[in-house]
Amino acid sequence: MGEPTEPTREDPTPGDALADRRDPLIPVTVLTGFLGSGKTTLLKALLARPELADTAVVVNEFGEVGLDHLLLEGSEEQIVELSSGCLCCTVRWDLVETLDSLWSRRAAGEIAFRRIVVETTGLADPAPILHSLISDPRLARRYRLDGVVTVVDAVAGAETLGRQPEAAKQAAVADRIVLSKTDLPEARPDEVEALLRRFNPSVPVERASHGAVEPGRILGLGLFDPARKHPDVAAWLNAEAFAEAQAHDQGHRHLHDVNRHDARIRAFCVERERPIASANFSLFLELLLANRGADLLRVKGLVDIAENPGRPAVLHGVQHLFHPVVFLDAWPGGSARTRLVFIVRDIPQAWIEKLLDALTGEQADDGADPLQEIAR
Ligand SMILES: Nc1nc2c(ncn2[C@@H]2O[C@H](COP(=O)(O)OP(=O)(O)OP(=O)(O)O)[C@@H](O)[C@H]2O)c(=O)[nH]1
Repeated sequence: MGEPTEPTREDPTPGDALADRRDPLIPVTVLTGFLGSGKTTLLKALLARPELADTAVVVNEFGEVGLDHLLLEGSEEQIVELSSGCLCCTVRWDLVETLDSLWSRRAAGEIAFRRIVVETTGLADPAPILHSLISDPRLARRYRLDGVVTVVDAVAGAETLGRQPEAAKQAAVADRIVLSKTDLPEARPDEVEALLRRFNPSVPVERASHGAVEPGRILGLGLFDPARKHPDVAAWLNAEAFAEAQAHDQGHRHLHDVNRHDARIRAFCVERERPIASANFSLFLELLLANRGADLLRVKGLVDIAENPGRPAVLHGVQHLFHPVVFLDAWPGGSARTRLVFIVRDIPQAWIEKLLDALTGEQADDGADPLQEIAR
């Protein structure tokens, strides 16, 4: 009897459609959204799809009874629950431990998964969770953040975004938004989507009822995967979407109640024609983070670094933390100029523009000394 032959590749599974076999890191999707927005409904619908057969789920419940766990059908093994507190604060360490232990069990052959979805509590601030995924050395070696999916309720969304800072922040940092409950007669999807566009203009929005969404539209985004050359770069830099959002915002400013949380969040695009010296750009980022790090909800874009002509640097940050910079081989669309998208809370665009000008030696139009003004 001959020796059994080693398979040269794993047998294909339905999940292959979303997986990248060259990718040694496990993608992690952070699923967030305000209380009752429909996260569990979406997750349940997703887990019923064959494409998600090889998904492990980490559910965080705030409160004593982990109800979501009971609602989610699926292999007990694949669903891990953290119920001792809110993921964004006390359980952050548990998240690191849980993901680490999932990895060990996978390496030991006890469980098999090729993707993780972390469902946060409705009150979670997703930024610290993203920080753990990006900066914890153990996690960074094994996992990569695939993207942030935020569920927004098409019925209550407009009010919630205005009243709840957590909800506005969850939507501001989203890479994909799922607008839930669009089947209900009270749903106002156009209104909620228009509101979302004001502070996250280029985010793709999927409308759903009872969690029915094509998994490929919200998972397998590869946003933070240097090997995949950031496929979403063109979408982030959709300058028209930003210009439209700003025009709309300026036109309606007088109507805004400054206490509304969604009105305090702004998105804008900063562009520069001339290459920027690496040291100057680093200093710009350092000053920005030191002064306004907490209000810098999301920064992403391409930078023309003088020392690397022809190779744009991809910049991607959430609050205080930036991903290691990756250089692309060429400028998408052939246009070599710095374009940075900012999603911020209460930071005027002019302040950021002046800071950048001051550090790159550009003159402000009004002849004022920008460093003096920033110091004021
Ligand atoms: N009609 C309708 N109801 C929905 C839809 N999505 C969610 N719901 C209902 O909304 C309620 C809240 O949904 P969940 O999925 O539990 O929301 P959640 O975001 O997980 O809630 P928390 O875990 O409490 O934050 C439930 O009663 C769902 O059945 C939808 O698309 N259409």
